[in-house]
Amino acid sequence: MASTYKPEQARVPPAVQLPVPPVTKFKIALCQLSATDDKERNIVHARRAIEEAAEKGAQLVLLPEIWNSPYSNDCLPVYAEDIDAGGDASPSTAMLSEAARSLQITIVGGSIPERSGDRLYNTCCVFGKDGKLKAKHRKIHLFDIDIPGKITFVESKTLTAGDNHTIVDTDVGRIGIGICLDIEFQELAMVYAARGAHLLCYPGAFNMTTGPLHWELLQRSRAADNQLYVATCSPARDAGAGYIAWGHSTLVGPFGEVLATTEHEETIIIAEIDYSQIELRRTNLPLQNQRRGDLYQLVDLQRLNS
Ligand SMILES: NC(=O)CCC(=O)C(=O)O
Repeated sequence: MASTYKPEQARVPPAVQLPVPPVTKFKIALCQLSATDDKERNIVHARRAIEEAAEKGAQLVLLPEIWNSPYSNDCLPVYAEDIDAGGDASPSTAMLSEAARSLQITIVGGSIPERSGDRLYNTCCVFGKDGKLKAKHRKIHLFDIDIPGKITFVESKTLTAGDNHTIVDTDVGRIGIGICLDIEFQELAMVYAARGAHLLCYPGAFNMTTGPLHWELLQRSRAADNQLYVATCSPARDAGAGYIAWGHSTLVGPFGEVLATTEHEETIIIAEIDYSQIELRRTNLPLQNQRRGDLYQLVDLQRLNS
């Protein structure tokens, strides 16, 4: 016998109705950039890549996790910037703001180490085409891993975890933000989907151990589970670095299909997003209506407590 449960009985009802995005089709750029120990060079380099992406028609540009610094516990405090103070205190975000305004694009600015008081965060800033900071996401799940003989990294040695999830309305739709390890937690992606996200953006530097196994799998899972777009952007691989990034920045569509990807070298991926595909897939396979909230429930505590 069919269940008598109705989706509207869910404690946090899913956003069955997607918000109408300002654009249906547009180009996204994933700038898979190298990060050196020269911060000034990294900023100039990222600025050039953003400009090239805009010249190729991208309306949304995504940068990698920790693009202005090497990804190491020694470097994070040295390269950290006071984003809230802005101006000279944060040359990396000043560049992103200027680039977004002058090129008239939306930028999901990867992440940089942020200093706030005596704390450090791994932080992603989103700029609108007016150059204004629209959202700031501090990585919620810090990357602590110990696989003997393979990889040991303890991000929590230097960084503090953020306490908020971040969803932002932009000129290119509603975007949920996560940083790298945040992609491992399906609840976060589900909360974003329930809040009507069209696209999830994850700047992320996976590694040579988990990268081959998990990177694409997680992106496709988050996209297929939630029937929305997922975009990731990694730093390019530097085989001589202390932390070797997997690369393979990727765009996945709402049916879990890889729409564009790359290997590990520096590159700019330009790909088209078509939000009408979300409605199509949700009509083809109406998971939203098939959920069994009488058996399990998603609780968005941030929304409940706000
Ligand atoms: N920078 C990160 O959070 C890396 C996460 C990662 O590699 C993973 O396996 O998860």
